[in-house]
Amino acid sequence: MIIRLNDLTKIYNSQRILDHLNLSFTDEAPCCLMGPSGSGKTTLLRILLGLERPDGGSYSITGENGSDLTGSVRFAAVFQEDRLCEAFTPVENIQMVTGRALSGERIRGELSRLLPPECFDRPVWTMSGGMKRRTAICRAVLARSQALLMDEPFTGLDEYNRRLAIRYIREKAAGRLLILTTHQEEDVELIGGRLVRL
Ligand SMILES: Nc1ncnc2c1ncn2[C@@H]1O[C@H](COP(=O)(O)OP(=O)(O)OP(=O)(O)O)[C@@H](O)[C@H]1O
Repeated sequence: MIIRLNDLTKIYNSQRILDHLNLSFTDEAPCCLMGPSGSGKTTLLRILLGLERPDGGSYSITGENGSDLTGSVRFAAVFQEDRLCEAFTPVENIQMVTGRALSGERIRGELSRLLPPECFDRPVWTMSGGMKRRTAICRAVLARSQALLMDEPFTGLDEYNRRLAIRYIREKAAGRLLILTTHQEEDVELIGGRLVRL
């Protein structure tokens, strides 16, 4: 799968945030999107998710056999905010996106890659910021999707957990298109990715 941006432009308050952007993202390796704060990384991900409309240009998504997949690709995302249901447990938050596709046992097995078992069944509001972040990552990778968009997924993670999360994402995103924004160049190598600068 390949996502191509064709002169993609986004304007907020007469300011050109994305200005005739031409880039491509493939599923051959994770794409690490880097750029200064305010350069439009989140805006670009929101456009791909259909949450914003471009003011100019377009993007297309093409499948392996050349088929046009624009508009029909299933995305999963980690937003800058965790967007978890705070009154529910990590297991329940994940069940909300997986439905019956995964058993509780399987979800617990996946969570144990990133979190200690004592957090699995307590409300998210009782958890630390880093624990919430890891739950949001786990939820995104377990949702049925062909493409994963992650906006600064490692925010709030200590070094040990950041490396754990990178290894987990790298493994789980295999075969899917992954675009991940980061401010740390080191992440590109750790995740085995391709650096794309905005
Ligand atoms: N809904 C909006 N209305 C007006 N301006 C917006 C809106 N969303 C984003 N912007 C502006 O667009 C610019 C790009 O924002 P964006 O969040 O895409 O940057 P970013 O590269 O993700 O930054 P960071 O690395 O700090 O997360 C910023 O100047 C921001 O203020």
